Amino acid sequence: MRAGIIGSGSWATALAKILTDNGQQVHWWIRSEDTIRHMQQRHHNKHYLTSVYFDTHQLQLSSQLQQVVANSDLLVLAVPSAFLEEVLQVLPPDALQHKKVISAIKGLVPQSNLFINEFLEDGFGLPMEQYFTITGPCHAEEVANEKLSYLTFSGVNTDATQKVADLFTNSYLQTTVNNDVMGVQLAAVLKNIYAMGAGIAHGLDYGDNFLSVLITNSFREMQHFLEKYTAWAGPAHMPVMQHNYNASAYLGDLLVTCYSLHSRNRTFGNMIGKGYSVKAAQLELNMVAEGYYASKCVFEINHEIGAYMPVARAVYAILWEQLNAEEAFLALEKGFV
Ligand SMILES: NC(=O)C1=CN([C@@H]2O[C@H](COP(=O)(O)OP(=O)(O)OC[C@H]3O[C@@H](n4cnc5c(N)ncnc54)[C@H](O)[C@@H]3O)[C@@H](O)[C@H]2O)C=CC1
Ligand SMILES: O=C(CO)COP(=O)(O)O
Repeated sequence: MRAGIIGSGSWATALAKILTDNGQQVHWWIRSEDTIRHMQQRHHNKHYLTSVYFDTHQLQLSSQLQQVVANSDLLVLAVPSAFLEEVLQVLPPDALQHKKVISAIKGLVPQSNLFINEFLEDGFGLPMEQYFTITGPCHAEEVANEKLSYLTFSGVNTDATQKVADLFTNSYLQTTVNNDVMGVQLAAVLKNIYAMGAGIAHGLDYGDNFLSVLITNSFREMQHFLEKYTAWAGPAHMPVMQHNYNASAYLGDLLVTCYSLHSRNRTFGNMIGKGYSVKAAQLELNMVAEGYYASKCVFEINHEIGAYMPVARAVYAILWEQLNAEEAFLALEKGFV
């Protein structure tokens, strides 16, 4: 199986480490020629996870996306959702024919609010049988340090999904598989919004006691949205209608993103809570916090769904409507149980 990775941020670099540690050759699309040159000469990504060194004999690096796609049977998408459309637009509509595509993206396509699989189906005719997701509580920084981590692979066919998961399994990476492709994607989108909220709370100087209540309420809200969304979408769109909320792709990822100091979303939220503008927080972070885009996508989708989502609504209003964070959280406090 010829593997390809699209993206060169932290997560793409961590996934390249896992695959190369497992003996795979990796075709790797990296946007910047300068980053490629650095990787070839110094054997590491100069911007992300700089402590991870690669045997460059295992890497075929290219800034030509068509070449990387043509040379891969299995493609891992690891660019932030906001750039996916722009990155893939150079590909012809048949580029993904017979390819397996694994989305490691925790976001919806912000321009259209589409799930990644819907976007790939619309643009490239990718059938669900060729689509897989990687979710679960796993920060790239801990993969870099080979700290034991757990990933969930989802796909409509269990055997095919297991084969994909096996490529990533090793001594520091345990994998589980399920068929809940749509549910885990939505959970990953939502947890980024709630982690943003956790960061805002921290920035506003709330303590650990409040944070645990905020996360508990966020978890309840996540389940409520998923239940409503699943009923609204129906079995054609959500073939798995029972979601295992206590699994690590749901609760685990919510917890790690809300609590971990590695989290981009929590860090971004913390800056907002401390009074940074969105623009200033984006510049300071220099990485992508998916929850910013996710809060808008979910707000818009929820016009149809009508779920009661005070936390997600508050995060949206703080980020997109310039609502004062302190006031928004004062209002939230009263409704928490
Ligand atoms: N970092 C992590 O630990 C994890 C991240 N993810 C997901 O992986 C996806 C990628 O996130 P990260 O690797 O964290 O991002 P990152 O913030 O580390 O890297 C940003 C990436 O965006 C690229 N980029 C910046 N401007 C661009 C443009 N105009 N066009 C195309 N690409 C551009 C950069 O080159 C870089 O590859 C996200 O959906 C994230 O939620 C999922 C699990 C863990
Ligand atoms: O999804 C992640 C951990 O599982 C990464 O979250 P952040 O993007 O907030 O760092």
